[in-house]
Amino acid sequence: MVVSSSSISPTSHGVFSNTLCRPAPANINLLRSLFFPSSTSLSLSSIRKNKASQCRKRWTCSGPINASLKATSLESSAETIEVPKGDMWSVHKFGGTCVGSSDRIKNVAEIIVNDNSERKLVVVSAMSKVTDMMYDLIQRAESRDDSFLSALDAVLEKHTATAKDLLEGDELLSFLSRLHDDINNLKAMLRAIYIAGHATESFTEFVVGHGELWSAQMLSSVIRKKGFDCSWMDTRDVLIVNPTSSNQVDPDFPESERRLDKWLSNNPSGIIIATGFIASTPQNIPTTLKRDGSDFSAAIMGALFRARQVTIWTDVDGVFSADPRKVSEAVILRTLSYQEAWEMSYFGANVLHPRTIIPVMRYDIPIVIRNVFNLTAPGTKICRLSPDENGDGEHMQSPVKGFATIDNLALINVEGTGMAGVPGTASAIFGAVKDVGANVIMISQANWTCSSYCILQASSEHSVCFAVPEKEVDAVAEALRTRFRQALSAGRLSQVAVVPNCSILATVGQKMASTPGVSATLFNALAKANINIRAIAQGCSEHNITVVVKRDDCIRALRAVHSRFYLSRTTIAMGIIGPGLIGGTLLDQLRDQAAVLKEKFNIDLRVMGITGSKNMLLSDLGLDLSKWRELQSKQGQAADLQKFVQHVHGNQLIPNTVLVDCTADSFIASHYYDWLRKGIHIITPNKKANSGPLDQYLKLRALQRQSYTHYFYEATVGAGLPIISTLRGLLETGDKILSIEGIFSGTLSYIFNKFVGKRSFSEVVTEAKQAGYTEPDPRDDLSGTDVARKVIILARECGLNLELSDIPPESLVPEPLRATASPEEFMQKLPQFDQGWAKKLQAAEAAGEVLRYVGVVDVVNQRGLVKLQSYKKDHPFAQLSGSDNIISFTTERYKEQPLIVRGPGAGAEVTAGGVFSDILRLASYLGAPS
Ligand SMILES: NC(=O)C1=CN([C@@H]2O[C@H](COP(=O)(O)OP(=O)(O)OC[C@H]3O[C@@H](n4cnc5c(N)ncnc54)[C@H](O)[C@@H]3O)[C@@H](O)[C@H]2O)C=CC1
Ligand SMILES: N[C@@H](CC=O)C(=O)O
Ligand code: NA
Repeated sequence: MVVSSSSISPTSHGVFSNTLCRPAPANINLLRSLFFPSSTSLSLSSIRKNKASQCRKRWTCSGPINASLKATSLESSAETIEVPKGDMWSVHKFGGTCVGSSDRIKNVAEIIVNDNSERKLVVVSAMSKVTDMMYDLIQRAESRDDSFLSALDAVLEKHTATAKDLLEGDELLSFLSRLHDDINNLKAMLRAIYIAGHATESFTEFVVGHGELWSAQMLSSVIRKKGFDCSWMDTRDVLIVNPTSSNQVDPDFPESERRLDKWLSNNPSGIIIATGFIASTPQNIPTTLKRDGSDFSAAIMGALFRARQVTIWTDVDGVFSADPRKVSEAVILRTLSYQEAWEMSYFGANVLHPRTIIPVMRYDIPIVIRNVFNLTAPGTKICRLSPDENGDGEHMQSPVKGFATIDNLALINVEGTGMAGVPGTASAIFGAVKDVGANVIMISQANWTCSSYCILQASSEHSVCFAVPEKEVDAVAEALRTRFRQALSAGRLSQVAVVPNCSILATVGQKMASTPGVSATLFNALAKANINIRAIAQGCSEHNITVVVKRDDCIRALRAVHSRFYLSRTTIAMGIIGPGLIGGTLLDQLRDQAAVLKEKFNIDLRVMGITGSKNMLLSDLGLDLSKWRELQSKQGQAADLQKFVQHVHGNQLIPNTVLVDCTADSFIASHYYDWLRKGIHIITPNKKANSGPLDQYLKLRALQRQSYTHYFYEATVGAGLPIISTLRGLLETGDKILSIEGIFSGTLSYIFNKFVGKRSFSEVVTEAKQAGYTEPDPRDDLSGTDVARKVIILARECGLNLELSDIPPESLVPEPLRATASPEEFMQKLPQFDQGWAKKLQAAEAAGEVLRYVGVVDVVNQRGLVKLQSYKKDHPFAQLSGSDNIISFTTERYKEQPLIVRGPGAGAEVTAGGVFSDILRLASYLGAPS
């Protein structure tokens, strides 16, 4: 090196610093010598990548962070240094977007002068895009592209224009003069790079740090212009760091402190604007702080100054409980412990780089993340919290603070009985991984087969399962197969298996450590969203639980767990099939109740589609139910059931899907099995599935019982009356059902309640149809088939394996009309048979009786029956009115006096209400508050 450390004063950088202070002719020999430094060379792209990561928004997933960081001991750099400063200092850091234009720089100046701390240290990044422009200059010069000259002019132009907007008089002249000097020197340096076709690491680091030098000078001038005492600090004069790898440095606190003391004694201003990102090596060679450099600068400065607080200004309101692009209900967290922020960052939430937290943690200095564009938002405070503390006023008191995800991972599973008790297996595995330079994001070890599932298990070692970035998996698998070739061929290891397309979902919260049941709740939420967990790990600190899921499931998983911990609403994507009388009424009820459900119960029901038999209406975010009829007629498209289901279930952002079948169609019911298998919940008033072929019914129920997917059908019997739920309650609590008997048809109940005196039969049937009590085809009611179906449904609930054909119904449909083409034609011809009905009625009335159509589930004799029967006028079945159903359960507990449920058993409002309450039951099963 031509520039030796002895030739540089502690407060200058030799040729580098001189270029900033006074014009210096380019010294090509000197520059050329910099191309061959003794330090490790760093590729331009990796440097740019590291720096570029700063520019991303705070919740942009930064991808896997080198796992070695996780292992970095907090104590590693904890040397004792004196505390000459104190909490009169407040440190601020403004990123590139915050100083991206002259207006934004003015805004920053305003924020600084309004901070009433005694003294302020402000760390600034380069204006947005400038660091990229600087890297680009080097790249052009290295590839011998002389357009670096015009690109450098653009850099000059950008800063000249900004300075002219901000400054005037001597401040402007002085800034422009330095800027021109820098540009001239950069020109010479770039020319040298152009000649050599290569830039050394230190050269690159020097060039790219200019953006910070210019933004710091401009901001300090603006503050001086406002009448405040302000100086700017070239942090390369103060901050000394030792490179530890190509993308990491360790601050040398004692040396930095010494240099800072000296600097402060020469610069006593109350406001100091310091350059972020840049620093020097102990040999005074310019360098940078690499990844998240400016945040790290601010944290180190906070520690050096023993500041009372470090505020990181950015363009979001704080740290979210989950990536808001994936979970729209994500909330800003008021507080995070250092550990929580660390865990969130490690698992992909771009909160702060874990290293950034180390310096401030040593002195318990809080970091506050705030939005420069929204000063009313209080931001997120990252500070020390006691183990069972959640942070002041933390919403919902949830033990979980937030969730983070890492995508594009693969699991590797090394498995075999020969691993057990063999010392060094893990070290051999991870040695092989290290040799290919891969990052291990998560490790899980299990004592049973891990091809679909791994769980941390320390005592026995039959398999080791770990996650690596997808792009590294082939190399890792190859290395392991080579390393364990002998063990694999001898059968001591059974396999090195790769599970591609995975994501990690990490749940973070320090209070999880002292709260039982968190993992149970978490896994339950995932199970209910039908998400398969492929591996699990929980750190000993219990501050995070990490699960590996299929990449395609990751957003749904994130949303399911986020809503389960009450951080957001239980959101359900709904598809309504058959918007006829019941479906339409349900949609209107949903419309009227949506706001209350959202506000009071945190339930967000989104109708993503409605399909009839001819036409369907789809929505990406949820239909506006105030005009669904109008939308369906104007914007509907040709119905296509497969497309419809795909659309409703395909929304990655909503964890749970329910299809509500409001048809009477057995074709629709024949799809339930497949839908349940896909994890789609089903709710229906349609009786066809549960009263259809027995084998299909049994298959459906078996599937439903073994999955966490729900199938609710309360409205199939007694409409909104609680019949199925009452029966379930009796059975599940161990009661034995002897018989269930009653009037199950709203239509037939209405007909026989109203068919009195001089009224004609057909007239009363027409009324029942108009009132919405009948099936789409009223012959299903009059034939007794509808009652038989209900008897079958209840019989099967009681465990009787009956087919519909086992219950021959007594049909009230006149023989000649049974084969009539359409329901309309049937209704038209029905009056021809009124006379016959009049005779039956007269006979019953003459005997002081009434006619009732009843159904019976005879559990003791394992049979069901339906029949038209006469009852004395004082019988309870004779006391009904309107569409009333009455169902009596005779059980071992209710033997003397049966349990009776009575009320309207048909009609649009009560039936849709029954379906609606099934939907809410589903929401509560999925985690909505009850
Ligand atoms: N009306 C009532 O009081 C009660 C009705 N139910 C049941 O509710 C269901 C609906 O009854 P309603 O609304 O009265 O009948 P509806 O005839 O008014 O409505 C059924 C709707 O489904 C549509 N549809 C038929 N096949 C379809 C297919 N393959 N794909 C998409 N849409 C299709 C029809 O076009 C119609 O819009 C039936 O299963 C019925 O048994 C249950 C309890 C009470
Ligand atoms: N048509 C049915 C409707 C309810 O299932 C009835 O009349 O009961
Ligand atoms: Na019911």
